[in-house]
Amino acid sequence: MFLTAAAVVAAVAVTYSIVSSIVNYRKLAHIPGPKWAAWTDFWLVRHCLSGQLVHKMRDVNSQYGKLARIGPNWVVCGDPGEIRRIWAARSSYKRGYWYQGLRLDPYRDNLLSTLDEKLHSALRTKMLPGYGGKDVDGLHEAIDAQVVAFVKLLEDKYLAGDPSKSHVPYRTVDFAHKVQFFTLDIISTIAFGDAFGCLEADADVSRYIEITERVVPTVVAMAVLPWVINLLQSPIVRPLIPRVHNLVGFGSVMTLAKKAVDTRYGEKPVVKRDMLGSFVKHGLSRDEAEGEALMQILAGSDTTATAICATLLYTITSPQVYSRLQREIDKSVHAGRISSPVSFAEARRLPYLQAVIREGLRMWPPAGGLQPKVSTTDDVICGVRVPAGTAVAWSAWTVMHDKSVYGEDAHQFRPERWLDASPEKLRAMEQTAMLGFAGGSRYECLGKNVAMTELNKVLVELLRRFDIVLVDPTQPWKFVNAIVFKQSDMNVRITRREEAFKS
Ligand code: HEM
Repeated sequence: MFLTAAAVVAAVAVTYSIVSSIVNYRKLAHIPGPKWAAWTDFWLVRHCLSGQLVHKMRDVNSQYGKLARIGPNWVVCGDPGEIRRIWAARSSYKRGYWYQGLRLDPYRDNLLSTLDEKLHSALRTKMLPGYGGKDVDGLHEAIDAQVVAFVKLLEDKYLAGDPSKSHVPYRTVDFAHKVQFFTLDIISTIAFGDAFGCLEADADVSRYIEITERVVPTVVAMAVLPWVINLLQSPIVRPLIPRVHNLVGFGSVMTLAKKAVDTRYGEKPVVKRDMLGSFVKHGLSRDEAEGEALMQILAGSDTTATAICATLLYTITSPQVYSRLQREIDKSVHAGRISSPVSFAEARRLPYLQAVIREGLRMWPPAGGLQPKVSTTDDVICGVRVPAGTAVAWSAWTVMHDKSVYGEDAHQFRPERWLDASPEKLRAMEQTAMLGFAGGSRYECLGKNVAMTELNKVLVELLRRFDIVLVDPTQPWKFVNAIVFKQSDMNVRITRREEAFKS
């Protein structure tokens, strides 16, 4: 009797699963894409786990067109105009369920994981004065201090001597690793009021890099499966598992966040004009402030490290660009037009540097996740009908290398394109490149100015002092992509520049 009932339940479950797969398949059957992706989310999960998702999306778009199917209920779009329309302030689209996977704490949303538009907008309003700098003193000085610490680390431990002199020790350094220290120390200063101290210790002191490298690809792959997120965040399972920060080992970083936040609340709160102080002033609760401080670390460290490494890599492997940029910096140093460290305002007056930075962000967009949006109504994307409720991801690579925006040589690192373009063309190029920061959308990156300040300062300070060459140009770096990138093994040889001593 029991066996018969079990068999009936199993048969119903199997039939339900087959019928719903067919129904789901038919909904988007008119959109081309990889065969298996139409039937199962595991195609997407597999490519998330591979660490190469962003390039897989590029390949899918080039094989099947700018709108392709990548899951039973997923499409990926690589058209810049359509992505701008979908992400725009008053579109019918909202964040897809995938963003719930970015909850760092199963009990609570943060700015990145909030789906409710009203809640998101209210939280964003409270955080804007802090990010906008209105309530914050000493942000640039804090960045300068880490630029100086980064230069000092390279000078103290990693300078290689003249290779023609045999007594000089042969030294190389994994530049990607040290840049991660640099961006982590900056973002921890901004978020917690105190640097982790990675540069000083020349070590991943909070184990943040090690832990996120291990865990983030799995967390990101799970975000593709709404039922896994539902299960982990359901009231039944939630109490059975440790909070995510314990589960994945964010413990030490969370402890720092808690310690920093605790001082700002309670009976004798410390009042400071910094980012955390601004959040408190504008009404973030203690829990919210803790969550947002941790989220800042995730949102602002790997993204900026990728931007620095990629821009530098493209520069040092393009001889004309490298020497033109160094000439621009040297001339400004000799003319006394830039301080040390360079101020953001001074750096922004160097046109070629600005072109190099824009081109680096375009060639290798640092935030290359699926970032899906879902419409409440049916839509037409790239001329193709897309039913309401479909998750529309973007392909960062396809968008940033679009030939109709950047020309036939869109795949080439050529900063000059930003100096030669007509005003109209430049506007189109900028609008597209700024999608890398979700520019022009309700979700625009709040840390864009911080990231741009870091990029400007560090590139000038490194290139005015050092010559940097890859140890093995055939293997410039390794990387994995899971929304953000993690680079490693960017082995370089750094020597002191003669120019720096003359100036
Ligand atoms: C080159 C570096 C960076 C890039 C390319 C970048 C890119 C992005 C993108 C694309 C988003 C939108 C995510 C989405 O909703 O799908 C975003 C959001 C965000 N970013 Fe950045 N980011 C960078 C650096 C930073 C830094 C340094 C910080 C902190 C100081 C930061 C803080 C944030 C925050 C708080 C959000 C959430 C905004 C919201 O949901 O309203 N980012 N970023």
